Amino acid sequence: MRLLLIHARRFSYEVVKPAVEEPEPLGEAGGSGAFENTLVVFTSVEKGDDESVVPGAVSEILSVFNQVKASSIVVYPYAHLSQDLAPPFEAVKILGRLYAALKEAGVEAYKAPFGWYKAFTLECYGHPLSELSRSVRRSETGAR
Ligand SMILES: C[C@@H](O)[C@H](N)C(=O)N[C@H]1[C@@H](O)[C@H](n2cnc3c(N)ncnc32)O[C@@H]1CO
Repeated sequence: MRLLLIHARRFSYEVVKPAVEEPEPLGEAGGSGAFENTLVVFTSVEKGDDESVVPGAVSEILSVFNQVKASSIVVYPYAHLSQDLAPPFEAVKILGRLYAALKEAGVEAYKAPFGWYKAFTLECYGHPLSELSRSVRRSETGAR
């Protein structure tokens, strides 16, 4: 799993059109979202990733979230951080688990809809921790 973490003064997105056969239904957010002082987590699920990547990803994300003192997290499905992407039906499952685990951790977390071309506006703070990338591997033992 590849993560690009951007601490944004402002971030907003809007779906444009489906990008896969079965895009994720647009929830109550209605296909758009706008956030302030948020940690945007652009996330590519890679071939071979399974649920065991989630705990490592959560700990990386929460460590940055607490350091930059963001007020929320947006999990943003993003198919451009790896040459070795997992297929959509696997990726959507793991992204859903990541989102659920962040909410279970008690932070204000949101998720952009999966499987859509989206327009977005991103205003990065530009401080030293406002642009970070992480790579998370599945745990060999498969431990959760
Ligand atoms: C396109 C660009 O504007 C938009 N932002 C986009 O990337 N859309 C992606 C993800 O939402 C999702 N998707 C498919 N496979 C994956 C994967 N392995 N990991 C994460 N997301 C995936 O399906 C869309 C098409 O690849």
